[in-house]
Amino acid sequence: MQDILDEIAFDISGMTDRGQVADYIPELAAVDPSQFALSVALPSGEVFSAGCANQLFSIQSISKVFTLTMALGKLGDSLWHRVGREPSGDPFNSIVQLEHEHGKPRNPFINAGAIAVVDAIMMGHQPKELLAELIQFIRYLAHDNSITIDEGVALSELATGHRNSSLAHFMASFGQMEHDINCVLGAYYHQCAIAMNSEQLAKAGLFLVSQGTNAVTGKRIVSAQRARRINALMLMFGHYDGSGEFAYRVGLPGKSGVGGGILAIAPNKASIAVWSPG
Ligand SMILES: NC(=O)CC[C@H](N)C(=O)O
Repeated sequence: MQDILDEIAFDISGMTDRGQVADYIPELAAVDPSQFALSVALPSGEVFSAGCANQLFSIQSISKVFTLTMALGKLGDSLWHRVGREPSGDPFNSIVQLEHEHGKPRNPFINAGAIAVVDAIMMGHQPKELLAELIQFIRYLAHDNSITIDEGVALSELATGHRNSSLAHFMASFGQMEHDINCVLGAYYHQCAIAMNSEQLAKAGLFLVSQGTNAVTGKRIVSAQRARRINALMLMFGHYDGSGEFAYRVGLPGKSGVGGGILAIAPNKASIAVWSPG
């Protein structure tokens, strides 16, 4: 395994086109695109890594897997009154379908859907309380108490998040928002600004590898059926309008983030986290 990962890291190091960093969030625009990290966590507890696997990065939309898991735990199937579970085929921050679909987002991974999920799990609490619960949950999943939020990234997005504000206000115009919009958006930006390294992220995904149980800690996180369903959603729309292409080329449930990370699950085999900012 280590040889394979080293070979991949070597191949990547020779590539000249490293893509482009997300430039609409100023803090992310400043990240060096030449960095690369890859970690593979196995149910046996072994973790193999290559590249800068200790470097923290902004997990951004990968966090939506964790909030979705929390939301299903709190609300069960009634979550689906708030968001759909169909691919959107549109970019992550698109607003167009909302108009025709009465302010109900297609799925929990597009921005509108993720904002609706935050609104649904806030349940009258303060953003801080919700975020504390989310961080605790992710620390529990990754078995690592050092995971925190990068406040600078959250504030950077808060200052420039006109598109997400539009999505939230548009949903509110259909009566689809229960809480104060600024509170929901504040929580959403902080959720996206969670900083993790590839090793922590790969470990946090382990519960989706072994039928809902983290095989390393022995803790059941969700039922086998729910783990299978979360994987199904990741496969169908974890990469928004690029989901078909990702499924075709990679063939694994995955969730991307504009920080350049991807979490991919090989059921019964491994949880894989990769980071390449561009
Ligand atoms: N795809 C993403 O990672 C988008 C998340 C980002 N925080 C946004 O709301 O625009």
